[in-house]
Amino acid sequence: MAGNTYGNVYKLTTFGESHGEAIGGVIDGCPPGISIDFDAIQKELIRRKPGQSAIVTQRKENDEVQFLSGIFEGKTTGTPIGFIIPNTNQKSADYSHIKDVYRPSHADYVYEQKYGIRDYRGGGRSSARETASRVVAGAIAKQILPDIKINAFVSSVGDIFIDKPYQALDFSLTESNPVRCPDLDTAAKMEEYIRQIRKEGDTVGGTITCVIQNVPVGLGEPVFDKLHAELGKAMLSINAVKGFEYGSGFCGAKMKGSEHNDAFNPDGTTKTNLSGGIQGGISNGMDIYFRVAFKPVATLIQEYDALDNMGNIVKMQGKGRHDPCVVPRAVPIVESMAAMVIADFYYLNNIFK
Ligand SMILES: Cc1cc2nc3c(=O)[nH]c(=O)nc-3n(C[C@H](O)[C@H](O)[C@H](O)COP(=O)(O)O)c2cc1C
Ligand SMILES: C=C(O[C@@H]1CC(C(=O)O)=C[C@@H](OP(=O)(O)O)[C@H]1O)C(=O)O
Repeated sequence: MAGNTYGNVYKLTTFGESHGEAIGGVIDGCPPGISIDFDAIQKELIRRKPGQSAIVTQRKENDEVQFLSGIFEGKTTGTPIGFIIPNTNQKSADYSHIKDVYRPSHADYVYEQKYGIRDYRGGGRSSARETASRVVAGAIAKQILPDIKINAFVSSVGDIFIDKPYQALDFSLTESNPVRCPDLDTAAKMEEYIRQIRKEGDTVGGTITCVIQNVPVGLGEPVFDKLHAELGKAMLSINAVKGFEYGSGFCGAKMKGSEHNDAFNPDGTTKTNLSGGIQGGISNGMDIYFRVAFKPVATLIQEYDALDNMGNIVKMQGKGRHDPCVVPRAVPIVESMAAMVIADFYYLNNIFK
């Protein structure tokens, strides 16, 4: 199985399955001499961990990261940073009914077809549990780029959405509610809706908006490694992501150039920012903002039709501990992937400028 490493200079390799001993990773390319704030890393893991509120999966994991290498007396040494996060609360019996059956829209069928073998417990390697390792690497990337501000938040759940530009929001409110929506009236509606959906044994999708501020002009390597192309790849590598748009996104396709162009100020900043902070694949110094669309979780706590390994369509009763909506827990994952992309380009820029 290839494809377990992300990045060019600041690189993360992850390993592990949801119901194995542990998940973890190796970060290569982290510069030496960075003082590591371990509490800040743990805080990010707590934002992502399962069991954190009534509107997420009830699997209870502490997600305490153990560093094995690459950090000495609190500082990075420039050598690979190895870490593990033990799995402690697996309930593999919840998955025995899908040993020979594939859930629709999860990864069971394609893993079995591609590899001819699959750790079906908890979805194995396809589980979003893997994203905890990304959060460790993202939290360290945030620490090596202290001036760059990355704020993600839940912007919609089902049909409920924030009807305000991000500039009108107070990001300090994102963590004040279990949905991670900084618009508090909308957050309350979203939370109520997720609770209702969960009671029905159903699931719902949503979007996350991310804003990256204080990015210098010049990050991005045209033509194939444009900044927005790499952000898109990073976001689309997150479980359950179905869409990515930055700046004006799909709305821009409905506009005229006279409406869409970002007029310059004499200092090179722009009066509007429909470009989303990137032009020609290179950051232009304005805010970078993008939206990520997450599908509704595949595993329903209802009866559903599934496919067995003999080619029969069979009735299954969904069970176990699942997220009714992934976006509240995906906020730190989006921020982490954004931080890794920016850190990677930051170092590439120093090499190739
Ligand atoms: C934070 C997060 C939590 C998730 N929780 C669940 C879950 O509890 N149950 C589930 O079936 N899928 C869950 N997913 C989605 C699956 O991991 C994903 O649908 C699966 O790997 C198949 O990949 P795909 O949807 O990208 O095609 C979650 C995704 C994220 C980002
Ligand atoms: C364990 C996590 O989330 C899991 C993601 C997930 C999936 O199919 O992606 C399915 C569930 O796994 P389990 O049945 O083992 O509880 C979630 O709880 C985590 O994010 O740490």
